[in-house]
Amino acid sequence: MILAHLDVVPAPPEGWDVPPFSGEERDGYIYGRGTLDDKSCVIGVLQALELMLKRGYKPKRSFYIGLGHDEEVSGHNGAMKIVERLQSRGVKLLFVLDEGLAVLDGVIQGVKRPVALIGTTEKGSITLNLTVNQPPGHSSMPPEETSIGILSAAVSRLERNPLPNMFGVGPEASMFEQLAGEFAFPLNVMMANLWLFSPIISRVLERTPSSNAIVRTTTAITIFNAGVKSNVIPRMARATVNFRIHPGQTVTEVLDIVRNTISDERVEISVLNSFDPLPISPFDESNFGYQTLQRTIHSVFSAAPVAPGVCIGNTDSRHFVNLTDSIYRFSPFKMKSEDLSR
Ligand SMILES: CCCCCCCC/C=C\CCCCCCCC(=O)N[C@@H](Cc1c[nH]c2ccccc12)C(=O)O
Repeated sequence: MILAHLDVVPAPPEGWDVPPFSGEERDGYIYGRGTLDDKSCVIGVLQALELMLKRGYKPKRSFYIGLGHDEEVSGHNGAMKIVERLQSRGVKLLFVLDEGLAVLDGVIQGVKRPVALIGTTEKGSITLNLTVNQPPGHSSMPPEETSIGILSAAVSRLERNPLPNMFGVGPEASMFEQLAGEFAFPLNVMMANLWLFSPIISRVLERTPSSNAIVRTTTAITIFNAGVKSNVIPRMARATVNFRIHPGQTVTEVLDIVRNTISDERVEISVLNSFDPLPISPFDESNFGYQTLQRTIHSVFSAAPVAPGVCIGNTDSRHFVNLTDSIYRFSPFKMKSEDLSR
């Protein structure tokens, strides 16, 4: 089964070089909200179907195409309904392919050639609301601590105390081992001997946001709200924090660490949504889905080396775990490091 999604995240008008829904082509790039995430996959799938129909191609086995319409808000009415329908028909899937990692060109430090990473797992996620309620007052006679001050201190503790570096505990180590030959000396020797060098490599990886994201559960403060008037001390301050959970940890473990780090009973912690990291899909030589994908990538991207990786974002495919044990996350395009912020 091949998945993609039609919806995009909002496109507020400010900050765009071209109108966000123009699809304007400039300097070899198509500009617009959702071009990478996930219109490129939708168009890729539909164009491939058209071509196959034109050529009178007869597939050896049946396959499904699933185009969700609410992936960016967790896929409850799109992907989940597709899963329900397939389950009610007793369908089992050989493998699922969804958006995810890509052909990375110059993104992994030390690797010169473009390499294709197939996401064989996906990080978990937990989103928390942190709320502080304190007596309100007038700014002319402030108390020693306010709701805003207490919440700011808690949020700052979370930022200053990241969750532990888990490199070597999770599947990201397999990625470096498989790509060892792509690094120049001495990195090739180090990657091939992670049992010895993982403490050094893990420190290097955590220095850059994109590789830090694969070695630990990340902490992102995404919403902060308090106060309405410059001379009123507000009763309530609230922050939203999103953690992306490393495959070596669980929701429960992360929650325990967060409680200990905040360590302030005045900060009320409530869970908005959470799920554990996804199971690791097989990527051995006998796995039909992984091998088919690897062969296809080799034929399209000039034999780029292929390795399994951890998808740091979440996808609709996570809803398909009861239909197959083989879920792969790969978007068929090249990404350079400057593209990561696009
Ligand atoms: C050694 C260096 C390795 C560096 C690897 C970095 C490569 C980055 C390449 C690609 C990025 C991966 C993006 C994957 C697709 C993500 C799709 C997406 O944006 N999802 C959203 C929305 C979302 C969907 N389900 C949930 C559930 C809970 C929260 C959010 C979402 C997202 O993940 O935020």
